[in-house]
Amino acid sequence: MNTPILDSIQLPHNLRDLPLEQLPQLASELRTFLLDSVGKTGGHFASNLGVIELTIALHYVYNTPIDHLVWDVGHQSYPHKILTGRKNRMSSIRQYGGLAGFPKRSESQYDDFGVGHSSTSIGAALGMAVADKLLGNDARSVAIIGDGAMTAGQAFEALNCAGDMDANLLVILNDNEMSISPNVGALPKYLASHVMRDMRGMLHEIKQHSNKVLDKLPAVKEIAEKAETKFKAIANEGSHIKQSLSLFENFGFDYTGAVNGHDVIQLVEILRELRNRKGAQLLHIITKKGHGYKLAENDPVKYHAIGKTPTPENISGSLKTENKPKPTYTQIFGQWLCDQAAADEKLVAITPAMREGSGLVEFEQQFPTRYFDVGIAEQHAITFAAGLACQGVKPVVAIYSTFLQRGYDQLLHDVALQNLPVLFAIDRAGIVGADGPTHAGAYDLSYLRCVPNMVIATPSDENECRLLLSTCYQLNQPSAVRYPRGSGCGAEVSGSLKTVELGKGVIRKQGEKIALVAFGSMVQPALRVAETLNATVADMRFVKPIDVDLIRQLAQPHDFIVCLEENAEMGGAGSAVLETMAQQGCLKPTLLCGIPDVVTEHGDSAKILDNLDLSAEKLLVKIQNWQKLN
Ligand SMILES: Cc1ncc(C[n+]2csc(CCOP(=O)(O)OP(=O)(O)O)c2C)c(N)n1
Ligand SMILES: CC(=O)[C@@H](O)[C@H](O)COP(=O)(O)O
Ligand SMILES: [Mg+2]
Repeated sequence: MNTPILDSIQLPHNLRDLPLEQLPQLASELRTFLLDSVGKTGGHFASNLGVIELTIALHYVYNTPIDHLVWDVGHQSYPHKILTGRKNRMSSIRQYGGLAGFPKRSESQYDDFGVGHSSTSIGAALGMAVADKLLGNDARSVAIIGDGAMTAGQAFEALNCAGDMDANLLVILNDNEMSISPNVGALPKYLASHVMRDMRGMLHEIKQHSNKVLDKLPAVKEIAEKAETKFKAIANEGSHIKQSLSLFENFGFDYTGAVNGHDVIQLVEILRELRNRKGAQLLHIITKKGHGYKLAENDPVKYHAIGKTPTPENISGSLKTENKPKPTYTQIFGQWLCDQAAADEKLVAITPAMREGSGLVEFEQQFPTRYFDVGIAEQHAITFAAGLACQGVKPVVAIYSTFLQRGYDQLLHDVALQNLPVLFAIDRAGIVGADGPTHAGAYDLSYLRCVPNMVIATPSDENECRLLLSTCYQLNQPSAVRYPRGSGCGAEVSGSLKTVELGKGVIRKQGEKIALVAFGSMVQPALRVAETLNATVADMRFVKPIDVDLIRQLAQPHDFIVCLEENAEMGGAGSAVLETMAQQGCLKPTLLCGIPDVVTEHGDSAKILDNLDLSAEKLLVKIQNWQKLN
């Protein structure tokens, strides 16, 4: 690959030594490198192509790592990683032991803030700006946030705070009109107003060209500023922006834009100016997701993230032999949702900006009026569901386990305390693989168990998933069905909407001495372990209400109890089993096998589970060693 300028950059100070006119060539080389590298490893793709010019301009103008760059979500941080000493390790990105897919403080001093969830950048950069001021540090703080991430309440909480504080902060709004799917809501419409874009762009250019002259002529400058105000008022006329040309100015920010985010030279000039300005600044740039790679430009949804290029080495055994891939839990859910919606016209589905990932594409096509993408707004998604449920509509909130953390108070205060029948379809529960700890669904059983009125179901295979979704949907109270990323054991799935008895588990294998009390994804490994140990295996189906009779029935004839779950051991399903045995007076020596109190790693899920002693092989050894001690 011919990338001589890129190859000359070890760290950002090398970049800052380049003449300005070489930056477009650098952008082109960086794009070539990125296409090749992510093409091989897989990973987040289109967003990275869209910020190449911006990343170069930022490191060119800002004195990184003294100055702070805070990337929102962080899925667009690959060009930043390449320019900050990690180019040679890009081949390891998102793999076990390799570079993380998101900025990570322990990975590099250039990664100012660990991230993965959206809409934290403005708050974090503001915190840094205020801290630097308190400590007397000469440093600048920049938050880089996408238009999708900007739809979240947390971003607005930070804007609200920053606009009324005397902090030097630059927020760069990277507007590509896309979240993972097309961005939704009133904000994108506002940002997309051509009147606003054109007028603001013109104003910026006029101001740029005349500022030096005007500074020397205060009276003329005053007239020019009055003209600008008038100009804004005219821009308002005929546009659907009735109150103000710039929302952000009303929040106390100086607004610059909208400018072309792919013109690296112009970006440098603007950033140089903004770096020296005091107070809260907002730069609105327009970019194209997937810029420079036609396939991604034309289908940014598909190219938001891409898989690894298959090679003989990385095609797993199962992939080689199987003709038809197993359906994922997401697909099982998506199919159930359509079937249940056909049977009940009161069903509506809500997603906080995860239509594709949560399996709602088909549902949106079949039931467009009953489909709600509320933007990256998990808190709102849940309160909105509560409101719908108050009126007798039956909401299903399709949400990743990790993102449900954002809506915890809403789940408790708005849904559970009022005992409203909202069904949470919790995807990506447990270890998620390449995205790593920020996206691990490791905590939902612990944080849901203590919520009153809540029913929690943990399907052990694809058919169970459908059965438990139907069961929970029929309830007149809040409920959650949590299932893992990817596919299960490939169980045959019935097309019916049959239900099972609430709060009752089933014995899958009868053995002796040891009872394996398994939840969800751990039932299959438990069955494998049980072959060698001649143990009993219970598929508990529900964490809440837990099957007290079954636990008593298991505890009495067995000498040892082993609880298995893909959730934090602390406060999780195993804790529920222990509590029940203690309360029922049938406590037996018990081993909890779940996710220990550590930050999990990124990489292949099977490898991570093995490291956590949750593979069948490691479980067997762990149980046998523990038995020897008891
Ligand atoms: C709290 C939270 N909810 C959902 C997501 C999933 N997610 C990751 S990127 C993304 C879209 C972000 O859009 P934008 O900020 O505009 O960046 P772009 O992808 O357009 O570059 C979403 C919804 C997340 N990371 N965090
Ligand atoms: C950055 C982000 O949060 C999403 O793009 C996430 O990586 C999607 O994860 P899945 O691949 O599990 O849908
Ligand atoms: Mg976007």
